[in-house]
Parts: sequence; structure tokens; C-alpha cells
Amino acid sequence: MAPIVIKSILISESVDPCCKKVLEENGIQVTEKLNLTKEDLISEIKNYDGLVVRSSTKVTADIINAASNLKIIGRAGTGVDNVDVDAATKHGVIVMNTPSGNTISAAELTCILITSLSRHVPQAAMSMKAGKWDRKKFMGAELFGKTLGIVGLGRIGKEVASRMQSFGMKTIGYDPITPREVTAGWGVEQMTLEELWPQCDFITVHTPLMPSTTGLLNDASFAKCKKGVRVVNCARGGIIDEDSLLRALESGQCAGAGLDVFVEEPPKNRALVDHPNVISCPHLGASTSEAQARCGQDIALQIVDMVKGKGLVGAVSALVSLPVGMEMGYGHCNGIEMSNETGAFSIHHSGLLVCSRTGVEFPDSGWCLWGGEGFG
Ligand SMILES: NC(=O)C1=CN([C@@H]2O[C@H](COP(=O)(O)OP(=O)(O)OC[C@H]3O[C@@H](n4cnc5c(N)ncnc54)[C@H](O)[C@@H]3O)[C@@H](O)[C@H]2O)C=CC1
Ligand SMILES: O=C(O)C(=O)COP(=O)(O)O
Repeated sequence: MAPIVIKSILISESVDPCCKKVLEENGIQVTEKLNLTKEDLISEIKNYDGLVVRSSTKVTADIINAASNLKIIGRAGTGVDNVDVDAATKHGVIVMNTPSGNTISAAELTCILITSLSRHVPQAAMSMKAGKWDRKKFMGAELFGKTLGIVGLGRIGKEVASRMQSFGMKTIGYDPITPREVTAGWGVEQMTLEELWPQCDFITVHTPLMPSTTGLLNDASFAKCKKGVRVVNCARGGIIDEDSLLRALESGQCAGAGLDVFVEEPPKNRALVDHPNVISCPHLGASTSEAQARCGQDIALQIVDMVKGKGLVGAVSALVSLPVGMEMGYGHCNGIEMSNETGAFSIHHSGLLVCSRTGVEFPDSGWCLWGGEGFG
């Protein structure tokens, strides 16, 4: 791979200081400017070879079009839905993420929301602060023996399963790519969504946001659930349709929701946040010092490796050809029949890798490219 020259990088969000340190140690000039407006970013971006973001900076096509020198957009985290990957690819800008750096933190917050929902901890704490001692109102239910449905059995879904199994929960799930025999090894029985909905006491979603996952939980799927199901979304706003969720909460079909993410962040419509059976956080899944240190360091090291021509780890936007039978690395890709394929992949909307031979979509799968060859 030919080295790519990166002399200057703009960091537009609160990224761990180790990111700046590693880049500067490798001769890259770093400028941190937080809370830029879209107009500010459009006028600034032409001065930089690289941009490092988290989830708040919306890197739209008009920003990318104005970025005459930009070669890399580094996402210190997992989801790249805030970056127009198509526009970046058209402009020859590489988009890179660090998908495993915040897995444990996001999984832990998910489990915290599940356990809090079962015992109304946030509501009880608020009532104590209001000077009350209300033991009756906050009667809960044990998690032991209950069924947790996990939709999306990738990195975070897997970690959630093992943690909630330690509470004695039965874990069932659905994933169109991760093979059933792989998740059976983690104690997660896979089934169709139709079979899953009516069995669950709790449902948690861990998919990327893309057309096939938008509104996965909607009026029709809520209607198939047990009355009183509780749901958690620590993935992306919109995977659980927000209007349907509100209707299900109001009718009692859904007894509680734990929400870390929203369609609009921060949400202007406060109906869900204000609902008494909703516990919510301002997108805190990755907000731990450990996750931020990993993501900040990983994105800096990946950029430095790219500059040195060592590799393109984490790239989600490079047009890439995989040699026949190449080892794809992680569990759920190993399930794809690659052995007789020359896997020509191209990037689709929302950062999906699409195999031109099979049409199989790989969400958010920069890590699939580890060890790959033939980057353009
Ligand atoms: N709240 C937060 O701060 C954080 C949120 N996230 C988000 O969590 C989500 C999951 O992240 P990871 O587990 O790292 O991703 P991953 O790529 O490891 O796993 C996603 C899984 O979803 C599956 N999937 C795709 N389409 C599906 C469908 N229609 N139905 C069911 N499963 C489907 C994929 O096959 C894959 O196994 C992403 O949306 C990510 O952006 C990640 C980190 C922090
Ligand atoms: O990594 C992800 O997908 C996240 O949602 C975390 O977002 P953040 O880096 O905390 O803005």
C-alpha cells in the first residue's frame, strides 16, 4: 500500500488526549476545535488532511465537498452513520473506525439499563431525593428465569448475553449473519424474529442503523410481544421506532424502556424521555475513560499505520478486493461462504460493505479488512 501524506488533523470532538499525543509524536500537527457549527467546519476543513470525530459531528457531503485536502476521516468509535461514507468514497477520502474499543462499555451500559428497568432504580433514587420513602410503588421483578431477546449478535450483543446469563436469564436472539452454531456456543439460541417476539420479557437491540434495521421494533412487532415487555436501545435511535414505543408504553404493552440513543440527539421531542417508565441517558454507551482511551489511541495508531503504508486497519470506505478464501477474522464473517468467491466488495450507503457476487451486506465492518490485501 502506498503511504498517504497526512500533515495536519482537526479533532472536532472530545477525544481522549492520547489521540493527539500519538499523532503529534508521529509528526502530525493536531488542532482541536470543539462545537464547530456546520458553517465553521465547511470553512475550516480545507486546511486539514484529516478529521477525527465521534458521533456528534455530522460529516455531510457538503463538508466533504469543501474538504479539498482531506484524505482521512477517523471515527474514534463504532458507528459511522454520522459520516456520509458514500460522499467520502467518491472523493477518495478514507473513513476509518475503531469498532472494538467501546464494546465492553456499551455492553455494560446495556446491562445496567436492563437491571435498572427490572427494579426501577432511577425512579426510586429520584423519589428518595424528593424526600419520599415509597416501597410499594417500586415493586420489581427478578431477572432470574426471565428471557432476554438480543437482536444483533455482533460484538456488543455477545457481551450482553454473557453478562445477563450470569443473572440467570435465558438468552435468545436473531442475527442474519452470525451463524446459529456460533451463538449457541455463547449460550444464545437463535430463531426468527416472529418466534422471538412473543417469548421475551426483555428485548435489547445491537444492530447498526440501516434500512433493514430502521423500525425493527414497530407497532406490528410490539403487538407480537408479551404484554409488559421491557426494551433497551443502546445502539442507534430509530431501530426501535420512537412513536411506536410511546404508543406501546401508553397502552402498557411495553412496561419500560431504557434508551441511550435517539433519532435526534439531543431529542427535541421529550415525550419518551419524560415518560415515567422510561429511563434514558444522553448517549453514554461509550462514555467511560477506558473506552475513550482505547478509541482515541486506536484511531491515532491506525492513522499513523496508514501514513507509514503499514495497513488500513478499520477502513470502512476503501474499495477492496479480498483474495479467494481469505480468512475474514471475526465470527460472523466466517459464516459467509467465501471459499469459492473472489470477494469484491464495494461500499454502500451507511458504510455497508456489499459483496458484488453474493449481495451480502456487512454492516460497519472495517475490521473485516484486517489483513486484507489489494487496497486501491
Ligand atoms: N450507545 C453507544 O454509545 C454505542 C453504540 N454502539 C452501536 O451499537 C451497535 C452495535 O455495535 P457492535 O456490536 O459493535 O456492531 P457489530 O457490527 O459487531 O454487530 C452488529 C450485528 O448486527 C447484525 N445485524 C445486521 N442487520 C441485522 C438485522 N436486520 N437484524 C438483526 N441483526 C442484524 C450484524 O450481523 C452484526 O452481527 C451499532 O449500532 C453501534 O453504532 C456502539 C458503541 C457505543
Ligand atoms: O461508537 C459508537 O457507535 C457510539 O455510539 C459512541 O458514540 P460517541 O463516540 O460516544 O459519540
